[in-house]
Amino acid sequence: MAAFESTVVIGAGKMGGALVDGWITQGIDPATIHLVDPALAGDDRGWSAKGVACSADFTDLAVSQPSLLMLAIKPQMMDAVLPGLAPLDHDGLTVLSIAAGTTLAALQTAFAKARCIRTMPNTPAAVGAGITAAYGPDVPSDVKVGVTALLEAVGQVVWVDNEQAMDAVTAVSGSGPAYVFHMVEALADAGEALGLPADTAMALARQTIVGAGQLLAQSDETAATLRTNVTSPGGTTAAGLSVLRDSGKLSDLMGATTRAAFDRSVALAASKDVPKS
Ligand SMILES: NC(=O)C1=CN([C@@H]2O[C@H](COP(=O)(O)OP(=O)(O)OC[C@H]3O[C@@H](n4cnc5c(N)ncnc54)[C@H](O)[C@@H]3O)[C@@H](O)[C@H]2O)C=CC1
Ligand SMILES: O=C(O)[C@@H]1CCC=N1
Repeated sequence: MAAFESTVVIGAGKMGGALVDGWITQGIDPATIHLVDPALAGDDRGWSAKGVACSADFTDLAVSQPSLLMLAIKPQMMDAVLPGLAPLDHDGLTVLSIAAGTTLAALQTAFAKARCIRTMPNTPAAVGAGITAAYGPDVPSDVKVGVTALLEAVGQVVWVDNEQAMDAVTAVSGSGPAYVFHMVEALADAGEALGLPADTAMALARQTIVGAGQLLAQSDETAATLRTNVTSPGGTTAAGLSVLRDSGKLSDLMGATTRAAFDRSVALAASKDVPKS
């Protein structure tokens, strides 16, 4: 598949690492990827064995003019880290940030010569089932094609045409996997409360979400039709949905949940506060 000649990734944590793993799985040559993360100093987390060059500091890199720079550090670290990366800025560079709440203007200020793109992936990228939204209004179409191909290696890609949409995307699909995982926890707890052993309740809840997700992925039907297919008139599902859906409680909760995440994304862009963990 199409790839950038050399890629430097700043931050080899959960999301940056998942993307790089996905790229390698999809056939991108690991020798073109250089990971920079101070946490790799003592333990390279198996990256060298995969053929990826690792270093604790970008000044140790064998490549001085990468074609792609992916920023995968916490948003709260950007101000401290970006100025130090200035030597990597050059005309042929594409900068791809995956950080929540880091604006395109902030990226473009730090990398004046490069083409900058703000993206929001999600962790299902680790199994090739992610979705990434991207925003980069001034990026030439050939760069857009290359970045799309790279991101499609780990799932679907949508480009958005206004930056506020990135805060909404973050609230829906960036954070969304956590809402679904919490639903597994809540469904398992509910099964336990109804008398099931904990491990049985968790197995049922987990496979129900996995199975429903796979059905959704493989079916041409809408989510509404798939829901209706489960719901026998006067049956158990109708009784359950009368609480979950007909009361509007889940819609209200999902609205409040995504609003809180959206507001946090906006606040991260505006504030320089410290991480909570
Ligand atoms: N975890 C998720 O589901 C998603 C995360 N993101 C974004 O991805 C970014 C990273 O998040 P996670 O991977 O979850 O965090 P993480 O904490 O797992 O990874 C961050 C990595 O950055 C490293 N790091 C710290 N200082 C550094 C420096 N000066 N140079 C290079 N690396 C440095 C840390 O050692 C750590 O390995 C964040 O900006 C987040 O908003 C975006 C979409 C989804
Ligand atoms: O929680 C966060 O801030 C990041 C962005 C979306 C998912 N994880």
